[in-house]
Amino acid sequence: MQVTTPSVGDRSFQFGDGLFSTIKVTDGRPELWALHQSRLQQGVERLGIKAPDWQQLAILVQQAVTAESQVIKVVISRGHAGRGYSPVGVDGPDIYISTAALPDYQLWQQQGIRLDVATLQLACQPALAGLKHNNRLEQVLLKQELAATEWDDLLVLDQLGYITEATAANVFFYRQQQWFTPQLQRAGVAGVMRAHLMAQLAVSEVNWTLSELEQVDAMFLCNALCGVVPVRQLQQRIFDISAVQQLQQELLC
Ligand SMILES: C=C(O[C@@H]1C=C(C(=O)O)C=C[C@H]1N)C(=O)O
Ligand SMILES: Cc1ncc(COP(=O)(O)O)c(C=O)c1O
Repeated sequence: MQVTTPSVGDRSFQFGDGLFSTIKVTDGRPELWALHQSRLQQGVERLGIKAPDWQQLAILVQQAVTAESQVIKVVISRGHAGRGYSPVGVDGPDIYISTAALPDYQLWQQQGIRLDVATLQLACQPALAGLKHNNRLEQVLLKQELAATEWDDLLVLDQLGYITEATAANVFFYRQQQWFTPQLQRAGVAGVMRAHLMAQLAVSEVNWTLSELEQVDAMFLCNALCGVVPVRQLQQRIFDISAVQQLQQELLC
């Protein structure tokens, strides 16, 4: 394992052959690191990538912290090699750690956001479902679609028409005083914030089409950076965000 700068032969650069995680730093500490590491571990196991030294990686992540509040991005590449898709004989893994400023989500967290439904649908690929792998062209195209609109984010379906997530966040629904979130067996990223919330709330994983939302009372998006963000509007439907605001308060306790 080496922490390096990408070479042209890097397989994450060449083919997206790797995984990443985007970590929020609060009070100088990486938040939810155990959940980030767990997802990375599942990822290297499912992709057949040689595991890094996890203790050393945790130390390197902490050493990368340069501010009380920031973003740290960890990339695990299978490694670098010559031409061709085959991973046989690849020397790796290669680790890349970078930092960035934490975006300000306060307005979204307080007032909620407005969603449309994306036109682009996620490919169904169970072998990759749930992983935060480096093949993010679908999200690039979704952000390109979003940029052409006045909406804050897009609710994204998979190609079978099941609600999966947003462009860069997971989604939760509140119906008859119960929480639900999409099952991610075909597509989507199993977020660490999703896992963190599912460890604290009773949440049912569902395969819902858009018609199921007619019965939904509230919705929110979540990821490791923005936390819980209420949805105040989905297309023409206006939602009461008080149930999500109550959850936000409960999570602070
Ligand atoms: C792509 C990265 O992180 C993901 C993207 C966003 C975003 O576009 O808002 C936020 C967190 C992650 N889901 C990255 O390069 O860090
Ligand atoms: C496509 C996608 N789905 C879901 C998530 C949520 O993941 P996490 O909670 O690990 O930030 C992210 C961002 O990280 C993402 O890019």
